[in-house]
Amino acid sequence: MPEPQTIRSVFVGRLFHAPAVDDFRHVACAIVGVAASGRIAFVEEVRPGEAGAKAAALARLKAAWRFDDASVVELGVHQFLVPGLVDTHIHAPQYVFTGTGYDLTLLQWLEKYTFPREAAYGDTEYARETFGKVVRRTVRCGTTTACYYATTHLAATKALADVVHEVGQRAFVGKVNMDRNSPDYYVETTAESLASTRAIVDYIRTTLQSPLVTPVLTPRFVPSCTPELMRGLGDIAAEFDLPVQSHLSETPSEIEWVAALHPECTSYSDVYARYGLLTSRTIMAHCVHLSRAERDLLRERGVGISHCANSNFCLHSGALNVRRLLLEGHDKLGLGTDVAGGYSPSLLDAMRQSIIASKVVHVGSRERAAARSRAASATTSGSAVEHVINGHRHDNGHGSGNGHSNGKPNSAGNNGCLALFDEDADDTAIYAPLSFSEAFYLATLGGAKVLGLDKQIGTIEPGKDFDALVVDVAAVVGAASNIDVFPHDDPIAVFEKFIYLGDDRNIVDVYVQGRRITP
Ligand SMILES: Nc1nc2[nH]cnc2c(=O)[nH]1
Ligand SMILES: [Zn+2]
Repeated sequence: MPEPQTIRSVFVGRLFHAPAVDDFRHVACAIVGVAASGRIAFVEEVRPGEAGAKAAALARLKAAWRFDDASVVELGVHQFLVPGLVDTHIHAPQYVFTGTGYDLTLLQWLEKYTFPREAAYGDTEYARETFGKVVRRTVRCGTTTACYYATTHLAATKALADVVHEVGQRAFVGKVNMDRNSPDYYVETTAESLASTRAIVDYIRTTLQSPLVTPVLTPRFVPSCTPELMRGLGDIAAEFDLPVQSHLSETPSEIEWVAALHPECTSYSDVYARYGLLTSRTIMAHCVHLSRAERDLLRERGVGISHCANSNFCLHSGALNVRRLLLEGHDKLGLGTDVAGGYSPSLLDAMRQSIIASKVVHVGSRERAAARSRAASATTSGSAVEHVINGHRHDNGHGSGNGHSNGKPNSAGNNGCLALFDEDADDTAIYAPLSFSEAFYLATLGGAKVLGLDKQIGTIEPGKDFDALVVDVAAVVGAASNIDVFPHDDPIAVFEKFIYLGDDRNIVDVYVQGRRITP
């Protein structure tokens, strides 16, 4: 018999969650008990089709856990529970220019739009008011956990931590560090940057003391931080065992710049590693153009990768090959909105964009294989070419990542779409696109793993915190309906429609640690 706990609420209805990337679960009728502590006390599955089974299970649980009818929430036929969504990379101050300025690539975009807008957060009143809007907006979109960048300003970063705490969202909050290659109006000295980093860590840990808010060290990216600053931040990370977030390998020109700044390092990733910033608590956004050696380094160090597909399209950065990362054994992969590089604060959009990005990668890899086989058929027999193509196709439908043709790639294999996603000219695999359930995993448990929170959140299981959403696919009715359900739609199809067609109107309740925080 479990330890008696006070039960705050009991949800009865349909549930979807993904305990692994290849394990998507649908429970047609679950009874989920949430304790006063915010933890999930029990999850009971009621077998479908057994008359009276639900009433009998409820009666049994009621007797065992001593809750009353008033705490039971029966979900409607068009409603279901899912784990709360995890945004592993979002810039809170950039919310004010979301949806504008996508004419430029990263480095020009930073100079023209981003730095001037972030500098405005020197006004703490403006910061408080704006951060209130961002945090309420993300909660409305179903983001129960967010990994935020604030700005370089200490007061503004405190304001963001305060707002997150007041709203009740779970979050990592980081004060941005920038002491080089930054405009005069938005730059710190190394000493200031390190001192205010210590101050924000102290504020969040000892003054705010919110169980849901965690400080995260936030060197903007290598070009913005001197070696001295990076070393100092690495020391603080080790001293307080803190998470670190930054940007890595987002665009080719950024990578070239880092190489010029750090000839002593073997790669962009190696710069972070040398300064103590590449640990199992590190979250790296983008990682679009990593070499094989860098991918191996990140996996060995247990670094989390935040896939920001919308931003990667909007800023013309490329399309991350997520399938290859999965095949290579990376299990800390999540999704980021990267507002305002990405135009949407919603993880539903991030899921959709990650699927589209994976289709871009898939089509590119397929086109390349076709071009290779055409080139090979000019010199070899048709059966040899067939062998190369089938070799990939037969590899569990996902491509292996290690299949190679007998020769080096030739120019025919290098068609125009390749540069978008893949610098690894030796790679001949065909990469399967992500499914909607894989994208859902990345937005929930995958993100939780990236942040090191997978023991606490990401699925709906006893012992975890109840961070969850009540979804209603019929919340919008009549002519304005965004999701139409037809008699041929089974429950999985309805869930898939939510992923592709849903928006904040379908997220009718948001819970963090058992507390309803719906704005
Ligand atoms: N997308 C994105 N990439 C960055 N690299 C450095 N700063 C930023 C930023 O604000 N957004
Ligand atoms: Zn970013």
